[in-house]
Amino acid sequence: MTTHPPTDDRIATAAEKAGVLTEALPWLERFHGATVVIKYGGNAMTDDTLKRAFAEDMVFLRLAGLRPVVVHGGGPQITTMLDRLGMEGEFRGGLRVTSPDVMDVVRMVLVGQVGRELVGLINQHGPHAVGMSGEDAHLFTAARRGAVVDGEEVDVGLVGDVASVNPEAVLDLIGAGRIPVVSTVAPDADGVVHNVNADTAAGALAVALEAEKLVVLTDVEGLYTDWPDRSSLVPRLDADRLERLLPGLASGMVPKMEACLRAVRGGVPRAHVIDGRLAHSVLLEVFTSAGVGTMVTPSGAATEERNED
Ligand SMILES: Nc1ncnc2c1ncn2[C@@H]1O[C@H](COP(=O)(O)OP(=O)(O)O)[C@@H](O)[C@H]1O
Ligand SMILES: CC(=O)N[C@@H](CCC(=O)OP(=O)(O)O)C(=O)O
Repeated sequence: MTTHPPTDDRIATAAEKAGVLTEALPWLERFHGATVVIKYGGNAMTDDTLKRAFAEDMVFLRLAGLRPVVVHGGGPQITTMLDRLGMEGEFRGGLRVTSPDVMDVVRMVLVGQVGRELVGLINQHGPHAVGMSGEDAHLFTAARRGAVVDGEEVDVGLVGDVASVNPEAVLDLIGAGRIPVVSTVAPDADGVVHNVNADTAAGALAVALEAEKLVVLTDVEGLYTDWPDRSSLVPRLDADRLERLLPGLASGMVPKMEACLRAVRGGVPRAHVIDGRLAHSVLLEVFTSAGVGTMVTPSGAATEERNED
């Protein structure tokens, strides 16, 4: 015989569920039609359950009326492949030293492996995702850059910053209701393909698309002012404060926080660094009033509520 929980419990459970759904309503209204650039990386990219949850979140955003654009990383996957091939992998100032041979592996892994897998996971829910790289339709033009080590600029080979973005192909895809999944290799002005840090590319793309939000997933809760002191997590800071903190940050956080700064300085109203270890952290960020992680706002942005104007 089936037993039902006492009526009071059922009412309480139903009220809780309804509360979660109605809490999302103002954010559904506010972000309807908004472009959101999500940098996918960290643990969310290596754990199978988290990978599936991320793909679900992208489909959820799309079906809720937003326009998600995914920019993915893949540093650990590149390192694994270099090891398998018996090749040296070295980072200087947070950037991979990229010889022409390493560049071949970077391109093969980002475009051919990581990008493909993510497109496949999203497309288990329908024909949503289309993969592309900075090489497609002039999406990114790279400009060779060095890394800064102990205050000195050093050469790291075929590593690029994003010199310009031509967002037309991405706009075509989102206009057609697709979810672009972008791998961050890009030609320079002479057509030589460069390795671009994925955080950097996501920040530049968010500006070019005039996105409503940039969301960067990582493997910590957010930005700590005094890393690794867990009590120094910052829920919210403005661009001026971030600019002052940047020189003191350790290498992993630097490209992420630079990307957030570039985004809000370039007109994106909100940039977030969130914990990719938490399943569905993107949905929590977009659709709850509390949000998660660290939110960067333009300088002088006012109120204290986490997800509010
Ligand atoms: N101030 C800081 N706040 C948060 N994390 C920091 C900070 N400084 C350094 N880190 C490190 O940066 C790492 C995130 O960078 P990275 O490993 O490159 O991330 P991902 O793989 O997500 O791209 C964190 O796991 C943490 O170890
Ligand atoms: C120049 C440079 O360092 N490029 C990165 C590109 C991938 C990336 O950014 O991946 P994550 O976001 O997972 O770190 C690399 O070769 O690892």
